[in-house]
Amino acid sequence: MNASADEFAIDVHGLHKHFGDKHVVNDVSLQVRRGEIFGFLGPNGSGKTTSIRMMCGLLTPDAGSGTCLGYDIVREADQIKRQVGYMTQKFSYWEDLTIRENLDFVARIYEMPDRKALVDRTLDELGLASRAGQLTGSLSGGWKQRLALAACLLHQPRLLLLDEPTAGVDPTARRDFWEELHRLAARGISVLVSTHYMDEAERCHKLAYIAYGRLLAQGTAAEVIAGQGLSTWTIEGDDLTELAQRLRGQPGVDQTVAFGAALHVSGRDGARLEATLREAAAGGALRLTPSDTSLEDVFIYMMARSSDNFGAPA
Ligand SMILES: Nc1ncnc2c1ncn2[C@@H]1O[C@H](COP(=O)(O)OP(=O)(O)OP(=O)(O)O)[C@@H](O)[C@H]1O
Repeated sequence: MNASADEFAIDVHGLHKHFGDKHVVNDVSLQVRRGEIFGFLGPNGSGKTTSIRMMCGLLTPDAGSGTCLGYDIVREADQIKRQVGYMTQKFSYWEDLTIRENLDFVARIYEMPDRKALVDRTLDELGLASRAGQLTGSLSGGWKQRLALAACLLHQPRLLLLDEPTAGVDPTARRDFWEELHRLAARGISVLVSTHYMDEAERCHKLAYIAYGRLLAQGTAAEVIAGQGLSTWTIEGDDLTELAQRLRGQPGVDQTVAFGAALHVSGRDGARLEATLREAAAGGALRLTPSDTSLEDVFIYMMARSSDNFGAPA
């Protein structure tokens, strides 16, 4: 253990990982404070799972160093594993066992002491007690996720690594799941969670965005948005698809994104962008409104500007 463990649950620097000639994690450094919910975002295949596995000692980085819960991610992987709850994308459970039996099974495999008390307490804490006798196969997606979370909390970890825990779960169950995460964080448990959902990104204390293995931004949602320096306008009116095509490549226009019945147009040079939009709207029936740049605008912008280094020689 070292001193930074008091402050940081995860503190890693310059992580690299290659698979064959693919450089799938490229110089990733990140810090997650204790009790913080840290969101990990990025397109499919951008290196989130690989980074998570290196941080918890399941995979050895080719280069880089750091600590997880104060333990060295290369030399002290066993200690880390004992204190981390890792929920993989494919959580497996026995469909023909009840919730209680599934948890008991996990506790048995890991030879946890005081099994019955542990399972009872976990059932209570996660609001699963009333369903403890229900067969897992008959549960909705939301309850299955809650069981998965319970299984990785059984051994009372200090850090949760959750890899897309709510993929395919309905909005109400996702909201409940996130309230649970905030309750855990309030108790001092740190959470690193990967997600593709914007509403979930906004519920994190901090975020990192990764594309093609490179970390492109890190901070609070407000910092990540401000970091790209975009101005954004919302345009409403007819023929927005045609307008979007016409605007592309015009001075000041870096991006057009359709949001329902409106078009978001963003650019780094706010004055030029405004001039171009005013000219395009002149004499027509378009409504132009200056808007706050959203996280989604910023993620689309970063993704479009990142280049595919996968497949390049290592
Ligand atoms: N064991 C492996 N061997 C070879 N390539 C791998 C291995 N694991 C991952 N990859 C490749 O590394 C890249 C990053 O994968 P990773 O699973 O880390 O991405 P991700 O951001 O978690 O994606 P997703 O959002 O789809 O879960 C992908 O191109 C993937 O195919």
